[in-house]
Amino acid sequence: YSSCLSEAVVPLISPKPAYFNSIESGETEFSTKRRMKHLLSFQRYYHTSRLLRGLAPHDSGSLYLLDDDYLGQAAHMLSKVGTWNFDIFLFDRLTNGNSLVTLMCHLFNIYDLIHHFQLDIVKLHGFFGMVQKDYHSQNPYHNAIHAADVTQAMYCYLKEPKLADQLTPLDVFLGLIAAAAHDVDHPGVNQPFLIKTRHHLASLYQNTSVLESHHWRSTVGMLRESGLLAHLPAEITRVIEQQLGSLILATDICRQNEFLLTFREHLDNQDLDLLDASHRHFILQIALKCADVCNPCRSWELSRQWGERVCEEFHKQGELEKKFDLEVSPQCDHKVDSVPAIQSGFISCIAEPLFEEWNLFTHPSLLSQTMLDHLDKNKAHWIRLLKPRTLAEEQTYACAESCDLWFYAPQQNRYICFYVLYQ
Ligand SMILES: Nc1ncnc2c1ncn2[C@@H]1O[C@@H]2COP(=O)(O)O[C@H]2[C@H]1O
Repeated sequence: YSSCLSEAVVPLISPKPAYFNSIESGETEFSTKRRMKHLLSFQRYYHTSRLLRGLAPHDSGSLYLLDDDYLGQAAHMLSKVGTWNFDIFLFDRLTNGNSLVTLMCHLFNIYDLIHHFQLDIVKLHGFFGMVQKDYHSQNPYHNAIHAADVTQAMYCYLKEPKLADQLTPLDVFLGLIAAAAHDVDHPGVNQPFLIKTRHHLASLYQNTSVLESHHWRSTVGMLRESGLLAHLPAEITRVIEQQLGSLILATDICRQNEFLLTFREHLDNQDLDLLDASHRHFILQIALKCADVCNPCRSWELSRQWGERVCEEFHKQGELEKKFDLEVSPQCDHKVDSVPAIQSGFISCIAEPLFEEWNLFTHPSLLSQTMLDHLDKNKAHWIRLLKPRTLAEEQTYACAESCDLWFYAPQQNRYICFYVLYQ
């Protein structure tokens, strides 16, 4: 990873997203400038190195082959963007890999944010395009489709009757941008990996919320580079940047307990007042956290794909760790940590406690009920797929079914609280 730090200015040649066809003239000058910057991005390093090795960028070639049928179907899907069974994988195929840009443009239109904030549409497209492109398409899980999935879920949560009427245009603007950019330039490995390999980002952010800080600072860099907010007073821009930080940093899974406890306390005391901006901000943080880990609450077919993808990414990290003689991280050994075991553990220990509280907050909510129903069915499905190999594993799986907080870590041969896996 240290090679990602190359300071050399190498112009990057990239295909134009199909979505940009209509604003082609505005894009050329803008993207040339863009190509010369952002060299600290993992993603740009990847494109550069492919280019230097004579390989065509991943998504070139097919961009202009889409026929109107596909775009028509994508447009039809957008008319149902607020439904929980929205198939983001299909939408991504129909938009030829431009799901995030297409979705963001649509949602900004729905909320009339372009008009409200007097946004320049070329700069807006430019910003969304940069964000989408800085996701790593080679990551099985942390890629632009995940960002689009989280954004679509965030939209569903913003529409919840408990919340919708209280939100200001600024809340919606922040919620959507934070969702779209919350994992930008994710390298496909976790924080412990960056710490043990002494990655420069780990020392830059002092081993704390390393990835989330990078996602936030990258977002701020792209916002500034796009000039999207240049017409707004400096104080407003400063507030927007800070609040985006506070939202994106809340997605650090190590802080799950902290947020859950505060959320529970508010619900017990019934003291959330959504007329209070700080309380709305807290709920936006919780909504983003829910959106970030909502994949086990989707229907089985969608949920299964996310579960397999996230485990594939964990296992790829494990392979890398083995290759470089590093200790294999929890959940990353494909020989030990099976997909059903990881999934049932994640649902019991992270998803269920969070969505139970969210259900209390949004009550009465058809969406929350639907999500809890899916969660229940998906957990049962994963548990049926478990194939215990040892007595200890058998006990684990029995435990996973009956207990919400504990998880068996085979490598350490002990039960640990699931949250600890992320510390
Ligand atoms: N289906 C899942 N199974 C296991 N872990 C998950 C799943 N979905 C999300 N996660 C974890 O939750 C974390 C949320 O923050 P990250 O995106 O950094 O990394 C994510 C994964 O580590």
